Amino acid sequence: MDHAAPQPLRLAAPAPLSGQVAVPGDKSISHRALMLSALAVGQSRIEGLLEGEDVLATAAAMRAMGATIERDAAGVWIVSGVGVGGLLQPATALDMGNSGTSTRLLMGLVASHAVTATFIGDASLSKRPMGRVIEPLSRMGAAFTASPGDRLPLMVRGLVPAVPIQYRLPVASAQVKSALLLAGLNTPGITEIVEPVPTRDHSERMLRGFGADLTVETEDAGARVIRLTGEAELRPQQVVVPGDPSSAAFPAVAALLVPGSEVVIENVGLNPTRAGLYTLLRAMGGDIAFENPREAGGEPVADLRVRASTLSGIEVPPALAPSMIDEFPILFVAAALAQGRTVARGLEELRVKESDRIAVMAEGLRAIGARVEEVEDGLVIDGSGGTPLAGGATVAAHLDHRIAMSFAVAGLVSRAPVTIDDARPIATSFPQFIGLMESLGAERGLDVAA
Ligand SMILES: O=C(O)C1=C[C@@H](OP(=O)(O)O)[C@@H](O)[C@H](O)C1
Ligand SMILES: C=C(OP(=O)(O)O)C(=O)O
Repeated sequence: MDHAAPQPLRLAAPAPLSGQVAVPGDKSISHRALMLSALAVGQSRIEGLLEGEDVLATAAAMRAMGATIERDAAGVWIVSGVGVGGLLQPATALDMGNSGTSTRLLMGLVASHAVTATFIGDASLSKRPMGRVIEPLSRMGAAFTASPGDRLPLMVRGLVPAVPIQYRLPVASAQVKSALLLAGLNTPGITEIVEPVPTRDHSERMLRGFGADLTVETEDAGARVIRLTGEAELRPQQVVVPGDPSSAAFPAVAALLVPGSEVVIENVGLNPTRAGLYTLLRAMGGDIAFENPREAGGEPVADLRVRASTLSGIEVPPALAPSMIDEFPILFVAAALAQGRTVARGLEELRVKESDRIAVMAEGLRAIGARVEEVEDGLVIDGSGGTPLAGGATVAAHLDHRIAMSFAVAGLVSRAPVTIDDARPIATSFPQFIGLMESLGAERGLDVAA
């Protein structure tokens, strides 16, 4: 993070939100675009890359392992790759900052290269479990020395040639799936991954786009079987990154909640493995129109027109959870203002994100006057029926960008201000968040340093 001191934040909505905005590039797709470009033979161009701290950590790591990565203009990056198998030994530890995606995917890449790399990260990342990738990557032949609990700092020694495996994912995790696919790229033979519950499929789409031999078969029970032929040669590409639906979720929910608002968010990625929140908000009564549906960079996109709506509580269908896994914090804010009860369960994974998002959201929402019951695997929320929350509290973000942005939105619909103790983590995924909200009519609390 750029600033040494915490940066408190308060937002208020003195009037309805209105205007047309664009959110930055998709974080998941940006990480993958940099990694695959760095492994292609020749020069790739990426347009719309997210220039957030998490993605910059991936860029720095790929540079440290030999790729040439340069910024040409805002969001436009040029990458000269080293070829699959061509990663070099990094001179120093790879600092992953706050980014779980960078860490787990790069552990996969290193696992099948002649590279030994040490991964370090911030206090949040250093608490997150890495055993889920260490276990299958060890089966492929990589060697690990990790901190207690399979956490960072950790060291990976790759094996060449690595051993192809068949692996059934024990947790619904696109990061684990992607780590194994990336390891499989430089592994002879076929790496096979069975995914009982489908998760975001950006890796599969982009690997194909870069010329890898990858097939996906859907079994009767809905499980996906992904097979990647290794020792692949990737061809450089022109990648166009769509706007991030996970970032768009914050202004979208803000527009639903602040009475009288109408907002257009342009160019939002709506890959079905990512768009669960929008399906759910519409089922709750949210007025969200998908305008100008089209394709960008092999992904479906549309402009979202969002109008303030009366929302009803809902039981979140478990099948939707993987397609909105990062959107639960902001959904909980929407639920706190809805009419009736929202039940969101089966969400154990939320406890191992940048913070324990179940506990932290329960505590923060209660502190600002919402009625919330925390259960082991989720939250039960009794909404206010549109009545503003009390507010008047300081909420700890726990180094979690999505917690910080969720409570900033909650502050727009609270009677007394909601203060976020530290907004710096927002820069990991959505550096323009505050400016974008201001352009829609939100105002920063006057007594909080800019
Ligand atoms: O693959 C990815 O880009 C991501 C996968 C998800 O994590 P898990 O794989 O841990 O569910 C998600 O929460 C994260 O923000 C990004
Ligand atoms: C969980 C997230 O990211 P990561 O796992 O990459 O830290 C997120 O962005 O909400």
